[in-house]
Amino acid sequence: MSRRILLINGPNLNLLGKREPHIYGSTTLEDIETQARQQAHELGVEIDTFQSNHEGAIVDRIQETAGWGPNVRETDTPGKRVSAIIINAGALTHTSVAVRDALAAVAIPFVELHVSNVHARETFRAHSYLSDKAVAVICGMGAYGYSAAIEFAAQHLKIEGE
Ligand SMILES: O=C1C[C@@](O)(C(=O)O)C[C@@H](O)[C@@H]1O
Repeated sequence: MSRRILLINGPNLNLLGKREPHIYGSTTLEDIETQARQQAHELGVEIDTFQSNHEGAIVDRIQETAGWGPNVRETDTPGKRVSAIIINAGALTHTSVAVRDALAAVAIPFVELHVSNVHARETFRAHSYLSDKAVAVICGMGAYGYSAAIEFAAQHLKIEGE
């Protein structure tokens, strides 16, 4: 089974490049995902990307990684199963027990990612429902954080004997 990473971006991250560029930079999500696919290929891992502005859709997508949830087809083969998740949950980071519970349910190692340094912003952004369950937390690196997360996930997968 090939090693597969799922990159999830949450609400408003579809606006990267346009949204508050002084905070989030000018790189678009399309560019980030394109770079992620190129980097994954070079690292010899598979990558799926998903972005939604909707909490339930993100929960459904996380459940799918374990072959569960409303969108899983019986024909899905184990070869498509995910070995690591990278998630920038956006504002859901600070609010969503549902996303936390979905990640705990599938028990797949995950990296929490933020483009901005959430600890240098409004106090509410310093709280995460995900961080204590994450293998690693990356924040403040801008779009490069995605590259760092993919490199780490790929190396972690190797450590796991993937
Ligand atoms: O939407 C986002 C983006 C973010 O996750 C980041 O990538 O810096 C930080 C969150 O606080 C914010 O709600």
